[in-house]
Amino acid sequence: MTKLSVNINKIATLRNSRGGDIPNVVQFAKDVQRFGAEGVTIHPRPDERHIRYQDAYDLKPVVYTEYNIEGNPIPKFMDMVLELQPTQVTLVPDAVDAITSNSGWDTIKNKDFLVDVINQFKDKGIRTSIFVDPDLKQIEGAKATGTDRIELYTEAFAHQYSLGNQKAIEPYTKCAELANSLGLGVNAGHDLSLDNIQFFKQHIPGLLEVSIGHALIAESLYLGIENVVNMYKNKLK
Ligand SMILES: CC(=O)[C@@H](O)[C@H](O)COP(=O)(O)O
Ligand SMILES: NCC(=O)COP(=O)(O)O
Repeated sequence: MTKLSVNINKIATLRNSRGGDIPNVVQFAKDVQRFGAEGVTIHPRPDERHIRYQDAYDLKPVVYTEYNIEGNPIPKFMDMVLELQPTQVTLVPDAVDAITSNSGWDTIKNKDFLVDVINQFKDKGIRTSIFVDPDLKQIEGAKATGTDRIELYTEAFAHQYSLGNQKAIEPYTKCAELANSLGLGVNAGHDLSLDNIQFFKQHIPGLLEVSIGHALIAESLYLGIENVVNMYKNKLK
């Protein structure tokens, strides 16, 4: 079975656009779990333009499913994760000014750094995952860091699939097969959506978890808008 972890960054982005506390990210996390999500993902960035470090603390007592915190392991991020001890930390090599995640780790070049960081998290009992491009050498490199899992960076697949190129799944399938054979757990994320998730799942052996935010929140707006417009119309009769 593949677990669905809902990334709630976009809820914080919407909240921050107005100040105040609407929508409330803690309530949203409670609700997605009540509706069946098997995890909650956040990805605090250094500028805290969406989810804030304080949100990570506020969410800790309410996330009773898997709590996954993603980010670049800069000292401030490491201190927070080591203190909060979520279920999983996903390491992502974000540039400070990146609009969103745009590459996986070079697990070979960064091996010593990753080994050190991963050991610190594992000492606290936190499961580790490394965000990687679908490249067999990077999967082997990930294995050498001691990480528990990898997260396949799915933007390229999602883009190509939307253009009708189903062959774009092939490197992902091969990487998942290699990861399985090496004893690495396989997660995936970035631009997964209602359009592509079933095809992706069917072609990825041993897919343990997907984290989905941007499309899931956009789809929730589209699928909810008719209902809400009619609720307003009823109140205006
Ligand atoms: C690692 C990954 O793909 C997601 O965490 C994604 O980057 C979400 O972050 P944003 O909400 O900042 O786009
Ligand atoms: N790890 C991927 C994630 O959390 C969500 O990415 P996206 O669905 O917002 O692209």
